[in-house]
Amino acid sequence: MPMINADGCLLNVSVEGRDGGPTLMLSNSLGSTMQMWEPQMKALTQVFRVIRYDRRGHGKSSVPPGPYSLERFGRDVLAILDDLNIARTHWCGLSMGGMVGQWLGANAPDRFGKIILSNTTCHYPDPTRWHDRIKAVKEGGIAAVADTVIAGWLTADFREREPQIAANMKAMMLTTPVEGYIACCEALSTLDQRELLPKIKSPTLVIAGRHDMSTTVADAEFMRSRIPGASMTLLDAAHISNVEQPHAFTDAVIGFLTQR
Ligand SMILES: O=C(O)CC1=CCC(=O)O1
Repeated sequence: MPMINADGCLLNVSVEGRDGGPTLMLSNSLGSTMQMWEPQMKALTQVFRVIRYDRRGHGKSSVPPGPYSLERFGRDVLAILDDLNIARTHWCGLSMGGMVGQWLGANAPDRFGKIILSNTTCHYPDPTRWHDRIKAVKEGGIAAVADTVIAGWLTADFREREPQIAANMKAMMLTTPVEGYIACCEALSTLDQRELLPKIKSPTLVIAGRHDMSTTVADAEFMRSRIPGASMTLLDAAHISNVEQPHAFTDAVIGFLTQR
């Protein structure tokens, strides 16, 4: 796996899949790594050359001092594409990955074919939840918030049905460096990309989880209504819908990206 330098930050990047196929870049959520895309990888790599990476402050990427910003996250992605000599790619980002996708769609339109924004929002009107989370993590580490966050990631039904998957997701979250997690929460506390949405000209699919309390169906509907020509798919899932509904999620992604 290459480590790619983005303005001094080493980003852990993986490239797999069909040589010569269309390129698809996947972008993870807060507190996860590129591993979150495992349920999709077998199917996606048969169609696409798939690029995954760990966002700065996460996984095996380095953890420069924060706070970070959506622009910084977007420029990290452009550094990866430049390093790999990739002129244009499709994009699928979940939660923070979808926020980065909004920034890229508006600020680097020539680099993106189709864009998928899953379980995400463009704006947090009240930063309190992020201030509270930062305080809790500073005092008690990621473990202090892990169970609450997991309850938002996956429905209670799913956690009961698939306890091992829920445990794996929690274990992944607990590996997140505290400084990286906090620096990302700081970026989220000021998130307001409402004015970027009409600037996104790529064909865009918004995916929402019917039971997602973190980034709601109303948040998704707002984005769909502001992005020219965007469509929306609703899944029977909470926040991490690609894990809770792996087949429906994968079908939605491949269906949208391969339709003419
Ligand atoms: O961590 C959460 O509670 C949900 C979330 C918001 C942005 C993100 O990436 O995950």
